[in-house]
Amino acid sequence: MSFVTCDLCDDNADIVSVVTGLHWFSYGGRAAFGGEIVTVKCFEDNSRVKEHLGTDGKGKVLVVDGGGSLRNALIGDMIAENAVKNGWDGVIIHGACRDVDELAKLDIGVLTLGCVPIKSVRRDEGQLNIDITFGGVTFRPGEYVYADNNGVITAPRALL
Ligand SMILES: O=C([O-])CC(=O)C(=O)O
Repeated sequence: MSFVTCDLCDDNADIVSVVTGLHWFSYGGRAAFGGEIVTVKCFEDNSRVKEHLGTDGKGKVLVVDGGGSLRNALIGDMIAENAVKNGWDGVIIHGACRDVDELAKLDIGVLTLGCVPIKSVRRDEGQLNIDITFGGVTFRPGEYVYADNNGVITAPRALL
């Protein structure tokens, strides 16, 4: 998938929403990624993230509202490798990751607010496919998200 979010914004100004006010770091081997939105809401517990990236993700992006916590990592190289195997286009986490040198070698987008060496807890908590909001944008399951080094945008329908 080859695109630039700036062009998608210019060409679809009437329907795109633009995430603002957040500083993203791109850790995955794929800088530009996008697809249908699947959401997880959790806090310092990556049970739903691990579980869902273990299912078919072709044409999809997992968007995670981790409450902005940088205290533990919601994804690392093992979970990300599994996501690649299952065809996920990318993961956007309002929270942290770890194993960043390994993530850079994987053919998947991984955008987070930062990294931290410690893994998250797993108490089987977290919600799947509910509307989540950060950076002024509500991510709705079934809508579309596109991300690159310029930022993150959403649209109610596929733009590519
Ligand atoms: O297992 C975890 O929770 C995170 C991690 O380190 C990995 O995905 O390799």
